[in-house]
Amino acid sequence: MRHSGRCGFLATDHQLRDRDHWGFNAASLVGVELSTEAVSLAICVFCGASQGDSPVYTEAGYQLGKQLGSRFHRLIYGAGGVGVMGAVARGAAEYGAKIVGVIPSFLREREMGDDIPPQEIIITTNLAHRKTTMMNLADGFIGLPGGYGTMDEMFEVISMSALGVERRPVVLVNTNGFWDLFLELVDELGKRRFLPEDKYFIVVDDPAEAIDRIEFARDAR
Ligand SMILES: CC(C)=CCNc1ncnc2c1ncn2[C@@H]1O[C@H](COP(=O)(O)O)[C@@H](O)[C@H]1O
Repeated sequence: MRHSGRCGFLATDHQLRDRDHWGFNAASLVGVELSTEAVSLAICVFCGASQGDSPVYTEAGYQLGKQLGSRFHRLIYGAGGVGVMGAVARGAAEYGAKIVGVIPSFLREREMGDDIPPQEIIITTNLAHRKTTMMNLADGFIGLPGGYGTMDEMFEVISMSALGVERRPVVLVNTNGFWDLFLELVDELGKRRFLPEDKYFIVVDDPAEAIDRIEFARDAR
Protein backbone atom coordinates (compact mmCIF):
# COMPACT_ATOMS: atom_id res chain seq x y z
CA MET A 1 0.00 0.00 0.00
CA ARG A 2 2.87 2.34 -0.71
CA HIS A 3 2.37 5.62 -2.45
CA SER A 4 4.58 7.94 -4.33
CA GLY A 5 2.18 9.93 -6.41
CA ARG A 6 1.16 13.45 -7.13
CA CYS A 7 -2.46 14.49 -6.95
CA GLY A 8 -1.94 17.18 -9.57
CA PHE A 9 -4.29 20.07 -8.96
CA LEU A 10 -3.89 23.79 -8.72
CA ALA A 11 -4.06 25.57 -5.40
CA THR A 12 -7.10 27.81 -5.11
CA ASP A 13 -7.21 30.96 -3.01
CA HIS A 14 -9.43 29.13 -0.55
CA GLN A 15 -7.01 26.26 -0.21
CA LEU A 16 -4.16 28.66 0.18
CA ARG A 17 -5.98 30.53 2.91
CA ASP A 18 -6.59 27.25 4.74
CA ARG A 19 -3.04 26.15 4.28
CA ASP A 20 -1.81 29.48 5.56
CA HIS A 21 -4.01 29.14 8.60
CA TRP A 22 -2.49 25.74 9.27
CA GLY A 23 0.96 27.20 9.24
CA PHE A 24 2.09 26.28 5.73
CA ASN A 25 4.20 28.67 3.79
CA ALA A 26 1.58 29.09 1.09
CA ALA A 27 2.58 32.45 -0.37
CA SER A 28 4.91 30.92 -2.92
CA LEU A 29 2.34 28.37 -4.10
CA VAL A 30 -0.19 30.54 -5.94
CA GLY A 31 -0.95 28.95 -9.28
CA VAL A 32 1.57 26.21 -8.69
CA GLU A 33 0.73 22.56 -9.11
CA LEU A 34 0.66 20.96 -5.70
CA SER A 35 1.94 17.47 -5.03
CA THR A 36 0.19 15.03 -2.71
CA GLU A 37 3.05 15.73 -0.37
CA ALA A 38 2.32 19.44 -0.33
CA VAL A 39 -1.34 19.01 0.68
CA SER A 40 -0.69 16.35 3.29
CA LEU A 41 -0.59 17.16 6.98
CA ALA A 42 2.53 17.16 9.12
CA ILE A 43 1.48 15.25 12.22
CA CYS A 44 3.66 15.41 15.30
CA VAL A 45 3.59 12.25 17.40
CA PHE A 46 4.77 12.31 21.00
CA CYS A 47 5.31 8.87 22.55
CA GLY A 48 7.62 6.72 24.60
CA ALA A 49 11.16 5.65 23.92
CA SER A 50 10.19 2.53 25.91
CA GLN A 51 7.82 -0.18 24.76
CA GLY A 52 5.83 -0.42 28.00
CA ASP A 53 4.60 -3.60 29.64
CA SER A 54 2.42 -4.80 26.77
CA PRO A 55 2.82 -5.17 23.02
CA VAL A 56 -0.44 -3.24 22.57
CA TYR A 57 1.52 0.01 22.88
CA THR A 58 3.99 -0.68 20.09
CA GLU A 59 1.16 -2.14 18.03
CA ALA A 60 -0.78 1.13 18.42
CA GLY A 61 2.38 2.99 17.41
CA TYR A 62 2.84 0.85 14.33
CA GLN A 63 -0.83 1.29 13.36
CA LEU A 64 -0.54 5.05 13.73
CA GLY A 65 2.50 5.10 11.47
CA LYS A 66 0.70 2.91 8.95
CA GLN A 67 -2.31 5.22 8.93
CA LEU A 68 -0.10 8.27 8.44
CA GLY A 69 1.58 6.69 5.43
CA SER A 70 -1.63 5.31 3.93
CA ARG A 71 -3.23 8.75 4.12
CA PHE A 72 -0.22 10.59 2.66
CA HIS A 73 0.61 12.47 5.83
CA ARG A 74 4.08 13.22 7.17
CA LEU A 75 5.42 12.09 10.51
CA ILE A 76 7.23 14.52 12.78
CA TYR A 77 8.66 12.67 15.77
CA GLY A 78 11.62 12.32 18.11
CA ALA A 79 13.82 10.30 15.74
CA GLY A 80 13.83 7.26 17.99
CA GLY A 81 14.38 3.74 16.71
CA VAL A 82 13.31 2.25 20.02
CA GLY A 83 10.06 1.72 21.97
CA VAL A 84 6.78 3.15 20.78
CA MET A 85 8.68 5.84 18.86
CA GLY A 86 10.48 3.21 16.81
CA ALA A 87 7.20 1.38 16.13
CA VAL A 88 5.52 4.55 14.80
CA ALA A 89 8.46 5.22 12.51
CA ARG A 90 8.54 1.66 11.18
CA GLY A 91 4.81 1.70 10.40
CA ALA A 92 5.13 5.11 8.73
CA ALA A 93 8.14 4.08 6.66
CA GLU A 94 6.58 0.81 5.54
CA TYR A 95 3.57 2.71 4.24
CA GLY A 96 5.60 5.35 2.47
CA ALA A 97 5.29 8.32 4.82
CA LYS A 98 7.86 11.04 4.72
CA ILE A 99 9.47 11.25 8.15
CA VAL A 100 11.23 14.07 9.94
CA GLY A 101 13.04 12.99 13.12
CA VAL A 102 14.16 15.63 15.61
CA ILE A 103 16.67 14.67 18.28
CA PRO A 104 19.16 16.39 20.59
CA SER A 105 22.74 15.33 19.98
CA PHE A 106 23.13 13.76 23.43
CA LEU A 107 20.30 11.28 22.73
CA ARG A 108 21.49 10.12 19.30
CA GLU A 109 23.38 7.10 20.50
CA ARG A 110 20.90 6.09 23.17
CA GLU A 111 17.66 6.37 21.20
CA MET A 112 18.30 6.36 17.48
CA GLY A 113 19.95 2.96 17.13
CA ASP A 114 21.43 1.66 13.91
CA ASP A 115 18.31 0.63 12.07
CA ILE A 116 15.92 3.57 12.21
CA PRO A 117 13.77 3.93 9.09
CA PRO A 118 14.86 6.42 6.41
CA GLN A 119 14.11 9.96 7.48
CA GLU A 120 15.31 13.51 7.48
CA ILE A 121 17.12 14.07 10.77
CA ILE A 122 17.25 17.43 12.53
CA ILE A 123 19.79 17.60 15.35
CA THR A 124 18.99 20.04 18.16
CA THR A 125 21.05 21.37 21.02
CA ASN A 126 18.74 20.25 23.84
CA LEU A 127 15.29 18.85 24.68
CA ALA A 128 13.59 22.25 24.76
CA HIS A 129 14.92 23.08 21.31
CA ARG A 130 13.75 19.67 20.08
CA LYS A 131 10.24 20.34 21.32
CA THR A 132 9.94 23.76 19.72
CA THR A 133 11.40 22.44 16.46
CA MET A 134 8.84 19.61 16.36
CA MET A 135 6.02 21.95 17.29
CA ASN A 136 6.98 24.47 14.62
CA LEU A 137 6.76 21.79 11.94
CA ALA A 138 3.37 20.36 12.94
CA ASP A 139 -0.24 20.79 11.82
CA GLY A 140 -1.53 18.76 14.76
CA PHE A 141 -0.36 16.63 17.68
CA ILE A 142 -1.00 13.05 18.71
CA GLY A 143 0.02 11.59 22.07
CA LEU A 144 0.56 7.86 22.44
CA PRO A 145 1.68 6.12 25.63
CA GLY A 146 5.05 7.15 26.98
CA GLY A 147 6.98 8.37 30.01
CA TYR A 148 8.36 11.68 31.33
CA GLY A 149 9.30 12.94 27.87
CA THR A 150 5.84 12.27 26.47
CA MET A 151 4.16 13.84 29.49
CA ASP A 152 6.34 16.94 29.20
CA GLU A 153 5.56 17.30 25.50
CA MET A 154 1.82 16.73 25.85
CA PHE A 155 1.56 19.12 28.81
CA GLU A 156 3.26 21.81 26.79
CA VAL A 157 0.92 21.63 23.79
CA ILE A 158 -2.19 21.26 25.97
CA SER A 159 -1.24 24.15 28.25
CA MET A 160 -0.51 26.32 25.22
CA SER A 161 -4.01 25.52 23.93
CA ALA A 162 -5.48 26.41 27.30
CA LEU A 163 -3.64 29.74 27.18
CA GLY A 164 -5.15 30.38 23.75
CA VAL A 165 -1.82 30.56 21.93
CA GLU A 166 -2.23 27.17 20.29
CA ARG A 167 -5.08 26.34 17.89
CA ARG A 168 -3.81 23.15 16.34
CA PRO A 169 -5.61 19.96 17.40
CA VAL A 170 -4.20 17.81 20.19
CA VAL A 171 -5.37 14.18 20.33
CA LEU A 172 -4.61 11.51 22.94
CA VAL A 173 -4.86 7.86 21.86
CA ASN A 174 -6.12 6.01 24.92
CA THR A 175 -4.64 2.60 24.16
CA ASN A 176 -5.34 0.18 26.99
CA GLY A 177 -6.72 3.08 29.07
CA PHE A 178 -3.24 4.57 29.23
CA TRP A 179 -4.47 8.17 29.59
CA ASP A 180 -7.19 7.38 32.16
CA LEU A 181 -5.06 8.56 35.09
CA PHE A 182 -4.22 11.75 33.24
CA LEU A 183 -7.93 12.34 32.58
CA GLU A 184 -8.67 11.78 36.28
CA LEU A 185 -5.96 14.30 37.17
CA VAL A 186 -7.45 16.86 34.77
CA ASP A 187 -10.92 16.25 36.27
CA GLU A 188 -9.62 16.65 39.77
CA LEU A 189 -7.73 19.86 38.94
CA GLY A 190 -10.92 21.15 37.32
CA LYS A 191 -12.98 20.32 40.43
CA ARG A 192 -10.48 22.25 42.51
CA ARG A 193 -10.80 25.15 40.08
CA PHE A 194 -7.19 25.10 38.95
CA LEU A 195 -8.17 24.38 35.37
CA PRO A 196 -10.77 25.88 33.04
CA GLU A 197 -13.85 23.78 32.34
CA ASP A 198 -13.07 23.48 28.66
CA LYS A 199 -11.00 20.52 27.50
CA TYR A 200 -8.14 21.43 25.22
CA PHE A 201 -7.55 17.98 23.83
CA ILE A 202 -9.51 15.14 22.25
CA VAL A 203 -9.39 11.55 23.51
CA VAL A 204 -9.86 8.65 21.07
CA ASP A 205 -9.59 4.89 21.29
CA ASP A 206 -7.49 4.12 18.28
CA PRO A 207 -4.85 5.61 15.98
CA ALA A 208 -7.06 5.84 12.87
CA GLU A 209 -9.57 7.94 14.80
CA ALA A 210 -6.78 10.25 15.97
CA ILE A 211 -5.90 11.07 12.38
CA ASP A 212 -9.61 11.38 11.48
CA ARG A 213 -9.91 14.09 14.12
CA ILE A 214 -6.93 16.06 12.85
CA GLU A 215 -8.15 15.79 9.26
CA PHE A 216 -11.59 16.91 10.43
CA ALA A 217 -10.09 19.96 12.15
CA ARG A 218 -8.26 20.84 8.93
CA ASP A 219 -11.37 20.38 6.77
CA ALA A 220 -13.53 22.41 9.16
CA ARG A 221 -11.38 25.53 8.71
C1 LIG B 1 14.36 19.80 30.51
C2 LIG B 1 13.01 19.21 30.72
C3 LIG B 1 11.82 20.08 30.62
C4 LIG B 1 12.91 17.91 30.98
C5 LIG B 1 11.64 17.16 31.05
N1 LIG B 1 11.86 15.84 30.52
C6 LIG B 1 11.88 15.64 29.22
N2 LIG B 1 11.57 16.62 28.34
C7 LIG B 1 11.54 16.39 27.01
N3 LIG B 1 11.84 15.19 26.45
C8 LIG B 1 12.18 14.21 27.30
C9 LIG B 1 12.21 14.36 28.70
N4 LIG B 1 12.56 13.18 29.26
C10 LIG B 1 12.74 12.32 28.23
N5 LIG B 1 12.52 12.93 27.06
C11 LIG B 1 12.60 12.39 25.71
O1 LIG B 1 11.29 12.33 25.16
C12 LIG B 1 11.13 11.16 24.37
C13 LIG B 1 10.04 10.30 24.95
O2 LIG B 1 10.44 9.95 26.24
P1 LIG B 1 9.58 9.04 27.22
O3 LIG B 1 9.91 7.63 26.92
O4 LIG B 1 8.17 9.38 27.01
O5 LIG B 1 10.07 9.46 28.58
C14 LIG B 1 12.50 10.49 24.39
O6 LIG B 1 13.21 10.92 23.27
C15 LIG B 1 13.11 10.98 25.67
O7 LIG B 1 14.52 10.96 25.65
